[in-house]
Amino acid sequence: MATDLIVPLKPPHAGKSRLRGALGYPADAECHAALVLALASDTLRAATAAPGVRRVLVVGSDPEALAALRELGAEVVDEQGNGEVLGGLNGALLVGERLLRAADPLAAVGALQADLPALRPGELAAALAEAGGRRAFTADRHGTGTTLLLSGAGQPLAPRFGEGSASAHTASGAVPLALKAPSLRGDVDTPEDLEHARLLGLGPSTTALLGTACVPH
Ligand SMILES: Nc1nc2c(ncn2[C@@H]2O[C@H](COP(=O)(O)OP(=O)(O)OP(=O)(O)O)[C@@H](O)[C@H]2O)c(=O)[nH]1
Ligand SMILES: C=C(OP(=O)(O)O)C(=O)O
Repeated sequence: MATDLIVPLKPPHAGKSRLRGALGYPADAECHAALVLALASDTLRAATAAPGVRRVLVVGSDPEALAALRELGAEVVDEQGNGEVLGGLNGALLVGERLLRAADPLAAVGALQADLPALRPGELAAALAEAGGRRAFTADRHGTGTTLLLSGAGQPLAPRFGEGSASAHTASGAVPLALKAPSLRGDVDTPEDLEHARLLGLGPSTTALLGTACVPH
């Protein structure tokens, strides 16, 4: 069964605060927002190309970022635009889940972080295949966070993202997937994470951005 993915995106100027100035890239607000948007663009390019993925829905509140990501073929929704503001990352995921389940109550719904710039479509597809319709997740490379959470078909996603989410997802009965999938586990929170993703092979948006000068304002 194909999976519908929600990709949550905090406004790029506010998100990924620990990345400011990473790899020598300017810490200026606009330069930083461009870097965060590039990470999301590479994530979405891979997610929309992955076999087994049916819909990719970005949930966020920054109109410019949502417009840019729509250009890449993702669906987008304003997390504050439907009169239901649940707040925070898990709240945004619930907004997305409701929309996807309204369209197909039996959908297998997943949440994919927007900071996976080295993501390979084949590794995402392999994770969906290993999950096989179970509620399951991939922990990040450190083993503490979560990069992908999948629901069982027609079952609630019940996201518990946040500090220590890998333990929280295990405690809530989600199956930790065993596949290696380094690109799927390589989320980028810190400069060290970005260097790790660079060694795995960054997608075209992040590669291009880091190769050009951003002039701080
Ligand atoms: N829509 C939405 N997405 C969020 C929100 N908070 C975090 N996210 C997204 O959730 C994913 C994981 O978030 P974190 O890694 O905690 O990101 P962050 O808050 O941008 O990073 P830090 O500033 O380093 O804590 C990323 O894709 C974020 O863009 C939120 O309030 N709303
Ligand atoms: C919110 C999370 O992301 P991060 O660890 O990247 O902050 C999480 O892993 O649950």
